[in-house]
Amino acid sequence: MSDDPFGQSIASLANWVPPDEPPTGQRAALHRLAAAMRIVAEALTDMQADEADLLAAAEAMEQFGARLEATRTGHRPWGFAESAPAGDARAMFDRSPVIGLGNPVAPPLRMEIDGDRIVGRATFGAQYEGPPGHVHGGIIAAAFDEVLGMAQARTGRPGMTGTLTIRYRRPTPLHTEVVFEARVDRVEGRKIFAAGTLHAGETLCAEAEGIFISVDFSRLTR
Ligand SMILES: CCCCCCCCCCCCCCCC(=O)SCCNC(=O)CCNC(=O)[C@H](O)C(C)(C)COP(=O)(O)OP(=O)(O)OC[C@H]1O[C@@H](n2cnc3c(N)ncnc32)[C@H](O)[C@@H]1OP(=O)(O)O
Repeated sequence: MSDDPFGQSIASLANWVPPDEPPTGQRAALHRLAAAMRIVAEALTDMQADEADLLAAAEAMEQFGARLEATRTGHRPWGFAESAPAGDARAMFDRSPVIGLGNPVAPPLRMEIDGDRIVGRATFGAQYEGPPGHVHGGIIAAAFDEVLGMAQARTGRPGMTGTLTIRYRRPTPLHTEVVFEARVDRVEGRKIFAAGTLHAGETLCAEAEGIFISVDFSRLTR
C-alpha cells in the first residue's frame, strides 16, 4: 500500500467496477470455503443431524480453526472491510460482512454501478431470518449502509455513516432475489445525503436515507 492509501484510491472509486477475472489459487479457495460455511450456517437453522454428527463436525471445525489461527498475520491483503475506504479501489472487499465473498457472514450482497445509482442484489437465506420467513431488519439496515455507503463514496470524498434511517414498508422475503438501489441526493459541506430503496419484485419493502460525514480516512489508520 502506498504512503497515501486513501486519497488516490478514494477518488478512483468514482470509476470503480468489480474485476472481470474470477479469482484463482488461495483466494478462490477462500471463496469456496466461505460459500461452504454459508451452506452450513443456513442448514444449522433447521437441520435434523444427530448429536454425534454435530459433535464430529464441531471437533473438525475446532481443529481447522486452530490451524487457521496459527497462520494469522494481522495483515489485510485484499482491501478493507467496507467498500468506501478501501485502500485499493479495485479490491474485492473480501472481508466485508455484507459483500465479502471471503466472509461467511456476508449474504453476500453483489453490488454494481449503474450510472449514478448503486444496485445491490442479494438472496437472503434462513440464517438471516427475523420475522418468520422474512429478513431480519438489522440485516436490511446493514445492506442499506453498504449500498448507500458505496453511493456516497463516489462523490470522491466519502464519509462515515452519521445517521441511517430505514422505513420498513413490507416484510422482505427470504430465498428471493431482492434489489437495493442507492444514490446521492445532495452534498452540503461535509454532509452527503444518500437515499435508497429495497424491492422484492414490484414490492417496495423498505426505503433508506443516510447522512454520511466526510472524514479524513488517513487519520483513522494512524
Ligand atoms: C481504516 C478504515 C476504517 C474504516 C471505517 C469505516 C468508514 C466507512 C465509510 C463509509 C463506508 C460505507 C459503509 C459503511 C459505513 C459505516 O458503517 S461507518 C460505521 C458507523 N459510523 C460510525 O461509526 C461513525 C461514528 N461517528 C463519528 O465518527 C463522528 O460522529 C462523525 C460521523 C465522523 C462526525 O464527527 P465530526 O467529524 O466531529 O463531525 P462534526 O464536525 O461534529 O460535524 C460535521 C457536520 O456533520 C453533522 N453531523 C455530525 N454527526 C452527524 C450525525 N451522526 N448525523 C448527521 N449529521 C451529523 C454536523 O451537524 C455538522 O454539520 P454542519 O454543522 O457542518 O452543518
